[in-house]
Amino acid sequence: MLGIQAIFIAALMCLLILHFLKPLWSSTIYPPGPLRLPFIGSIWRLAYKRSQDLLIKLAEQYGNIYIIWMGSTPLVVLSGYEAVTEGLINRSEDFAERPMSPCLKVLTKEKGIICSKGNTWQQQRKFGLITMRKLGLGNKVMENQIQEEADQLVENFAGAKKQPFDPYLYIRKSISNVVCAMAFGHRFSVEDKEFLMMIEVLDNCMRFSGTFFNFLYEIFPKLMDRLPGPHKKLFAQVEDIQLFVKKEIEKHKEYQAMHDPQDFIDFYLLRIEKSKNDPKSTYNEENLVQCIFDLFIGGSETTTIALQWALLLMVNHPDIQEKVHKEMEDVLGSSLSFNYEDQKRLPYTNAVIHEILRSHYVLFCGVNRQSVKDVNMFGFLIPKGASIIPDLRSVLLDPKQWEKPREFHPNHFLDKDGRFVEREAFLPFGAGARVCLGKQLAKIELFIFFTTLLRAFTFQLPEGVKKLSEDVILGASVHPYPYKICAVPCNSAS
Ligand code: HEM
Repeated sequence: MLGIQAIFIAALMCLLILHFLKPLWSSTIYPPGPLRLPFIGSIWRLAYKRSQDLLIKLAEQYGNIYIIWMGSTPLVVLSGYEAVTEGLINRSEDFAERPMSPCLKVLTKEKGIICSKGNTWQQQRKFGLITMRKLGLGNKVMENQIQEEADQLVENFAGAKKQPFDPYLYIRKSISNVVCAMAFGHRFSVEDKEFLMMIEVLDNCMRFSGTFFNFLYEIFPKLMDRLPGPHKKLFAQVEDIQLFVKKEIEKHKEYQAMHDPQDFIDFYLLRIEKSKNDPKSTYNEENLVQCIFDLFIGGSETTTIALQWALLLMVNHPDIQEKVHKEMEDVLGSSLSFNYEDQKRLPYTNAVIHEILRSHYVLFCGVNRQSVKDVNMFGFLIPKGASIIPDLRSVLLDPKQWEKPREFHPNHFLDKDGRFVEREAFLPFGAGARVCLGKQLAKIELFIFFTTLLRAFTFQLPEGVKKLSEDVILGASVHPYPYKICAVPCNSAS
């Protein structure tokens, strides 16, 4: 009897050992990565010692392409300039999709631009690009709208009367209003309740990503659908934003016949009308609502955080701020009017803006892609359906590409004669088929806001403060901790 029991236990042990070893054997064809355990895979490694440098540290251990198993789902990380450009540019089509998690499915229903795929993505993206151009991107129309918001921001900062204040919310509202003008054709009062609700919900969306409840939802979506919690609150809030956008669409429908298309909604409604007999058309109101949501989620927090870092860095590096002031004084003189073209005449200022985006990247790593087929890369198999993380931050800090990767060093973008130089490894907006749709808009916004603010003020530390902390709050986006600065009007602009 004892013999049968012993054989049974031994067989069970063998099965368990085999189950444990199987992933290790099959791992040899895949890129290397942290130890893959039964059931949970190697996801434990992402929870352990989480820091902004986590992905870069893992690359130091496993190489520029490594794999993390979320249970049985592979997550392939591309690290550094070489691997990221190989993935995003040379294999642009192979990694052109986005992975769809249960949470994203609820939030986006695979509509719009950021999370859609196939024909829907192609049509919505193409429409988005063309419409942004029609709305004046790259000419004075949109620049004037941005300038209006930047001037409003100067007024708000001046209201602090040189006393310490936190610039975050002012910047957030101004940048959101740029997107409102593009999407709805009008800006909102900064006190408008629905406008403030929209900003709060967008912030919550970014903060929810990577939280414990987000993690639980991705693993047990059906169970979590039955339980209360922050996920339920977020889903309800996102529906409120959708209702808010739908209300704007209804208003546009009422007035559409009375004027030429003036904003994103007008152009989209016309597109729906024109393609109503096309069976392949994906132009409909559901996609319109999600496209607008995507413009806000993609274009408001990112640019806001970049400007938040910009002011913090100017205060922490007064010598660099002084050089920016001097260049503006020399080139623009006392004239208050300038435009995006003037960046060519302001190489130092332009280099500083680029260096802000490089050294203090606004995202944790970038936006995930998905492999559309089995791909062999650097001798490893990346299976169809694998999530791909192109770690853009690792490119922006790649020691093979940048002389002083961990320092704030505007000379990265200047040649020895002080002329501005483009750098191939400057990829904060991604690359390839799904490169950021708002790249050009973001560049114009950053230049006009930064130049307008620095024409108007010298930014200083509050009395008694020696330096602002450059520690970060980690999420899908990477904020500095809230801080206060003083905005002292410059003589030339006051
Ligand atoms: C500093 C500002 C910004 C940064 C750093 C940034 C960064 C990015 C990145 C890394 C991606 C993913 C690209 C890829 O997969 O290769 C992306 C996608 C996207 N961004 Fe931006 N972005 C910024 C501003 C904007 C603005 C102003 C808008 C529009 C108002 C915008 C709209 C989008 C959209 C719609 C996508 C999805 C594109 C697609 O999937 O086809 N972004 N952005």
